[in-house]
Amino acid sequence: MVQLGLIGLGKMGFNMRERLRAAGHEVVGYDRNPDVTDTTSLEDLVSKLDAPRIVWIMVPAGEPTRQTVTELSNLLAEGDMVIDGGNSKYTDDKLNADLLAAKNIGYLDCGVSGGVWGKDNGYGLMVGGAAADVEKAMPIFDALRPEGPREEGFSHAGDVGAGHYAKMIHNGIEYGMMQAFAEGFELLEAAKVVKDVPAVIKGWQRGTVVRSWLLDLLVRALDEDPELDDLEGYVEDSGEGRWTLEEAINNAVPAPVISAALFARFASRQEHSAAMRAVAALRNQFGGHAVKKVGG
Ligand SMILES: O=C(O)[C@H](O)[C@@H](O)[C@H](O)[C@H](O)COP(=O)(O)O
Repeated sequence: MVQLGLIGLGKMGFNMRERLRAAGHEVVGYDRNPDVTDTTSLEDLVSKLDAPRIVWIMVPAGEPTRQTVTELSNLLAEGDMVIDGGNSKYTDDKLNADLLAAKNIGYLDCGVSGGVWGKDNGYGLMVGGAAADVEKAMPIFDALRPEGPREEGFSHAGDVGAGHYAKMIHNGIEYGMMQAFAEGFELLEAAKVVKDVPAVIKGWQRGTVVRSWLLDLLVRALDEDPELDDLEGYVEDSGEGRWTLEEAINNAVPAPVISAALFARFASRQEHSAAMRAVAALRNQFGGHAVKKVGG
C-alpha cells in the first residue's frame, strides 16, 4: 500500500482515485470543487502526506498544470516527487522538472490513456523520467494500468518529456484512426448500397482487420443513435494533434493522415468558409461556373 496526493478530481482524476483506492492505496485528493475534495488546499494536502511524498497532478494542461507545479515546488521538500498525468505538451516537462530539481524534488511525466473507461479497464500509461523515480512510483502505475502483462499497458518511454511525447503521438494516431472510421461511415451512408450501416459496422467487430476499441465505441454510439443525427458535426481539439504536426514538420516526417484529420476538425467548425467562398468565386471568374448566393 502506498500513499498518494492527487490534484484534480475531474473526469479523469476522480476515477483514478477510485481505481487506486480499490487497489488498496491511500489517496488524498484535492480539487477546487468542495463536493469531491478530501482537503481544503494544496498546503493541507501536503500536510496530510508522509514524506517522502508522491503527488500526482491531473489538471488541464498548460497554465493550470504549470501553476500547480510552481505551488508544489514551494510546498514539497527534498526527496518528494511530482507526477504530471495530464495531457501536457512535452516541452513543459523540462521546465517543470528543472523547477523541482532545484529543490531536489523528483519529476515524472505520464501520458494517461483510456478516458472515462479507465476506472474499470485500467489506463494505458507512458512515462518519462529517471528509472529510480519510475521504480518508486511503480505501485501506483501498477494499480492504474490494465491487468495483464505490465509491458502491454505501461512503458517507460525515456527521460523527462518522453511520456508526454509518446502520448502526443498516440493521440495523433487516434485522430487519424477516428477520421478513417468516420469517412467510411459517411461513405456507407451516402452510397446506400449497404442497407443496414450499423449492422455492417457491428459485423466488423470480430475477425476483421479493422476490429478495435474505437470501432467498438462507434458501434456503441450507433446503438444509441443509428444515424448519429442527434449530434452536430462539430469537433474540438485539445492540442495533441497540433503538436504532433509540429513534430512532423520539425522532423520532416510526412504525416498526411494526421494532418487531414486535424484539418477536418477545423473544417467542422466553419459555417461559412472563406476558403470555399474563394474557390466558388474563382471557378465563377474563370469558367463562369454557377455559384450559390447567400440567401438565394
Ligand atoms: O487517450 C485518451 O484517453 C484520449 O486521447 C484522451 O487523452 C482525450 O480524450 C483526448 O485528450 C482528447 O483529445 P482531443 O480533444 O485533442 O481530441
